Amino acid sequence: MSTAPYRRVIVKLSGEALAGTEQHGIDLDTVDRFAADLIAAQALGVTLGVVVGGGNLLRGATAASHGADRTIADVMGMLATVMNALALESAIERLGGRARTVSAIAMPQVCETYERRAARRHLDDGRIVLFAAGTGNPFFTTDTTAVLRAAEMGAEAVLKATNVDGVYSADPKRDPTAVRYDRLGLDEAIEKRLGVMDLTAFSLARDHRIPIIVFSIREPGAVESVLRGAGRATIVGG
Ligand SMILES: Nc1ncnc2c1ncn2[C@@H]1O[C@H](COP(=O)(O)OP(=O)(O)OP(=O)(O)O)[C@@H](O)[C@H]1O
Ligand SMILES: O=c1ccn([C@@H]2O[C@H](COP(=O)(O)O)[C@@H](O)[C@H]2O)c(=O)[nH]1
Repeated sequence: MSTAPYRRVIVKLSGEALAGTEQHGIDLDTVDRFAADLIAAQALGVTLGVVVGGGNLLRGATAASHGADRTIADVMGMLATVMNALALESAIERLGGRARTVSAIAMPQVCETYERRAARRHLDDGRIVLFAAGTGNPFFTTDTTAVLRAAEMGAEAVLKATNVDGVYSADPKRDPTAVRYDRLGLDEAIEKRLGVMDLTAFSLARDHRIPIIVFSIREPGAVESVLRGAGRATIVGG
């Protein structure tokens, strides 16, 4: 039985946060901390899928702005998310949890290929499913992937675990006067073009009535706290 308000959620875990105190790369101590947080969250009785971003390694749009072909750059970005997912899978299993990486780009020597029914079975069997390689298509983001997988897996919410403690009236890293919301509607987030997530992700969430909960992953135990309704977060929709 779940002691949290949700039975099944998709966590969108910031790739950028996996770098820890560094600007780039994978900080393995940080990966361990996130793995422990996910295991503790699952212990509340919640079924967890995780979509890992790739911002710590490569973003397609950034590489394209340096002259790379956008499609190839996006494939590189998706491959970056596979490395992050595998690091997390390995840490979860080492800490005693059960996890399975499924990739939207087939690489059978590395991990399972994403297939909706098989992924749902892994969730039903109590594994933390790590959805890697985004949607498998260029020009999308892992935020959109998180909402897409939430709809496919029958999840009740997307938990965006990122490096800001909620949604603001403007990007708080650029505008010190930005005001933080506790709650807002998906329509409002779309109309105001709040940049914490891309419009495709917000629109898909609105179409499928999936709330998005935005919070900072920097504090240990953040995912568990938010699931218990105790953490500082912005609820978008729902
Ligand atoms: N209105 C806003 N409210 C909150 N954050 C915003 C807003 N507009 C822009 N942002 C920015 O959105 C960022 C978080 O989203 P983003 O998807 O870029 O990062 P991430 O979760 O680390 O992703 P990745 O997995 O790609 O590394 C924050 O760093 C913040 O600066
Ligand atoms: O469906 C998708 C998801 C992601 N990408 C590419 O991967 C990088 C990393 O993802 P973030 O969401 O930025 O963390 C992204 O910048 C894209 O280049 C993709 O092509 N398709």
